[in-house]
Formats: sequence, structure tokens, C-alpha cells
Amino acid sequence: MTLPTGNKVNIQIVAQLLDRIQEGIHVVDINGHTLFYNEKMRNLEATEDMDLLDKRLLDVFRFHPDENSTLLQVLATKQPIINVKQTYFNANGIEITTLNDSYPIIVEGEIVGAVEIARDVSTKEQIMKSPGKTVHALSSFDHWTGTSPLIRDMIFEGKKASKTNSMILLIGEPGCGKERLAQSIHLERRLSSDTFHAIDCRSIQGERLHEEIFAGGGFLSGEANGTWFLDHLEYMDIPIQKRLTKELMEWKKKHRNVPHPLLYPILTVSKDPIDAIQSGRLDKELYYMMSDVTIFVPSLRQRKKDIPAICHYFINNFNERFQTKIEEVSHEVISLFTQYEWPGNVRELEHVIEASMFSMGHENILTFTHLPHYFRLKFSDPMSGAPPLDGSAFMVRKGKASQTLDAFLKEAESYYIQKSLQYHDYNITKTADALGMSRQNLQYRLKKNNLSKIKRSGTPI
Ligand SMILES: Nc1ncnc2c1ncn2[C@@H]1O[C@H](COP(=O)(O)OP(=O)(O)OP(=O)(O)O)[C@@H](O)[C@H]1O
Repeated sequence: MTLPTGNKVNIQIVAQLLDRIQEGIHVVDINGHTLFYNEKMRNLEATEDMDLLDKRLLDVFRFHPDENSTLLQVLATKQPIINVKQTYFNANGIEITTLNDSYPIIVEGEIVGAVEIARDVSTKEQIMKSPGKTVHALSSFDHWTGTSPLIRDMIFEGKKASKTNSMILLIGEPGCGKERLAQSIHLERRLSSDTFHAIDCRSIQGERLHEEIFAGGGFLSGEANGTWFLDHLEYMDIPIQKRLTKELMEWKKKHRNVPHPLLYPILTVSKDPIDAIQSGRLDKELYYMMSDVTIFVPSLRQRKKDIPAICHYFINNFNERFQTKIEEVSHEVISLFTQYEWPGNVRELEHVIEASMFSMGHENILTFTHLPHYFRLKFSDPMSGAPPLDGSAFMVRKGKASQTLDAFLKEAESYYIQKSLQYHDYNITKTADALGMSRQNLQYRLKKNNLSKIKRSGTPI
């Protein structure tokens, strides 16, 4: 049978082809509205379950640390922007690093839109940040920051588990401290530091992972000793999970009554295991076999009370590393941190503190203005008295009849101008430049949208 032809069919063919490739593709029209978003981009941003048509403007607002959206810049300058590295936390709290190329789309000499091509380099980035598998500076239970009941329970469970020889399953969201807990259990068992081996199934897959686990010297080779920390099982291919289940069952039978086994497996899942089983990412047998001793590591949002102590801990660490003398985080920032949901958990907080301290001069108190731009955009300046700018507030309103497109676009314009002003520290010239309009035009729109009184702490615009 020959392929049917026609524009509609051609578009479908191209869309299906683009869904099969390993680069994320995002195409916007001249107004910055999303026209196309391929499968890989949805995976990267963890937006698989979202109706992107409802999220168009939020896609456009996906600003990254210290950078404006490259797609919007290409629309404004009509010039390609190549090889821009962007690191951010996606909707599932996973840290993603991409290398992006953005190009204008030109039709008959006119720019009609822009395309972003994102190469996922997260795995390489993680390997560069943590070379080698053996960790030397391990954290013990004495170094856990936080006193909230959930953390105290977790430490209690961790110490209890370390008195057994059982295999241990840790469940918790990305960045909440599962590896840190595994290290503490390892040290509590009085095993030597250099026998803590970590295998991250997120960065090692296929044949290599198979070798790490089953080949000579590997985890289940019978020659290994110490703690084997097998991280993110839900990323392991199902056939490897099935083989692992069989071999771990054997291991359990053999070691049930051995007082000092050579091997202590600690495994992790960073998703709800029942969801992971239902979505075909976790083998049911493996889960039931390894869940005799299960410890839940709380997310940061479940223990917000610990945020000030964790900030203090990171400030001390980075002071030592950067030779700085930052003393504290302002009350306003602590209050914003407490409102925020932290999808990337303690690791995300660590990144925010690190980036903020990097941007500080001789000040000794970390305030709102030091926070990374992408993070500030999530809130309004606590000093300005303006209400927080929440995209969903105008995008989705329960119980409100749908409005005309015209009314919606007016609201969207007002929202976007406010966001841009905030991003550019309320500087009219920079905001007008970024929006691709003259100062006069921006001032007219501020007036029209009743925004001319918006200002940053005491500075009239
Ligand atoms: N209670 C804590 N006090 C201080 N630092 C912490 C605490 N919990 C976690 N961290 C730090 O947060 C970062 C993330 O922790 P860790 O790597 O253990 O998380 P994880 O749950 O294993 O993450 P992932 O699932 O992404 O591998 C590390 O730098 C760790 O040292």
C-alpha cells in the first residue's frame, strides 16, 4: 500500500518521526505559543500526563537559572543561539541538564517562529559531578540535619535496620536523602568506608548494568563485599529486574542465618512502588521480595520545619568551600522557602543556596534579591507587597465560566508583563528590550493593564 499524501498526512508523518528521536523538540510560533512538543521533550519536562494545550503560556515561561528563555530570545533577535547548557528541576523533581540549540524558523524571508532542540546530557553531568562509584566521605547518623518527627522516626528505623543483616528497601522522592541514609546505615553497621558501592540505575543501563550486577567482581558475583547500594530500581530494564529477583531470593535463603554476611544490599525506589508496578516500571515479584525492611525517607515538603536548620547547614558548608562569611538567610526568604513545595527536595534547596551564595558580594544575609532568577520568578518580591504571580490563577479557575479568547489574551498579556518586569528587576528598558518593544510601547501597556504602580521596594517606575 502506498502512503496517502497531502499536507495533513505529511504533518502527521513528521510529528511521528520527531516523536521517535532522542532530542527534545519544542516549536513556538511568532507569539511564543507552543505549536509542537515531541515525546522526548515531554519526558524531560515530566509533562507526559499534562494537557499541554492548557499549558501553552507556562511552557513559554519556562525560564532557567540565570537565563531568559532562549526561544523568546531567538524570536526577538532572529539569530540562532547554539549550545546553551541549562540545568533545572522538572515537574517530578528530577535534575535535568540539557544542551540546547535554538533557531529561528524563516518562511519567505520572514520569521514565523522558533525551534529549540534539546540534547539530554543529565547522565553525563551526574557522572562528571560524582566520578567513581566508591564514596569516601560518608555521612553518619550524627550528621543528619533536622529534628522533625518524620526525620526522627526515619533515623530510628534506620538504626534498627542496621542491626539486622536484612536487605533494606528505601523509598523516597528524588533528592530527599536516600543515599545519605544508606551511608548512615553502612557506617552504623561498622563497615569500612571504602566498601560502600553505589550503582545508579538512572545513569547505568543495559549491558553495563548487567555486568555491574552479575559479572565477576560485581554486586551478585559472590566475590563482592560491603554495602551494595542499588539506586533507582524503577529505571532498571524489566528482564534485569527479573534476574535480580531470582538471584536475590537465592541470596536471602543462603544468608538468612549467617551472622556476618559479606554483602549488604540496600535498594531504592524513588516513585510510589505501587504506581511503578502499575506503569510497568517495577517488577512486582522484586518489590515483594525486597520489601521485608522498608524505610520511607520523607520529602522536604513533609518536614518544612527543618528548612531553617538545613539552610544553616548548607551555608556553613559553602562558607567553607567558597571562603565566604554569610551568616544567615533572611526571614522573608525562609518564609518563601516554607511556602514552596520543593519537588527536588533537599538537593534542590542545596542548589538554590549554592547559586544564591555565588551571587552575593560582601553582604552577610541572604535575601530575596540573591536568589537565582528562575527561583525568584516563582514568587513576588516579599518587599513589594504585590500578590504572588501564580500562572494557574488565571489559566484555570474552578467555577468560573470560560471567557472569550480576547479577554483571556488580555489577562495573559498582563501576567506576562508582570513576570517579565519581575525577572528584569523592574527595569523598564531591559523589560521592553526582552519583550521586543519600545519603552513607550511598554509604558502604554503598563497603563492599559493598570500596572503602572507596580514597583520594586520603593523604586517608582
Ligand atoms: N538531612 C540532610 N541534611 C543535610 N543534607 C542532606 C540531608 N538530606 C539530604 N541531604 C543532601 O541532599 C542531597 C541529596 O541527597 P541524596 O543524594 O542522599 O538523595 P537521594 O534521595 O538519594 O536522591 P536521588 O533519588 O536523586 O538519588 C545530598 O547532597 C545530601 O547530602
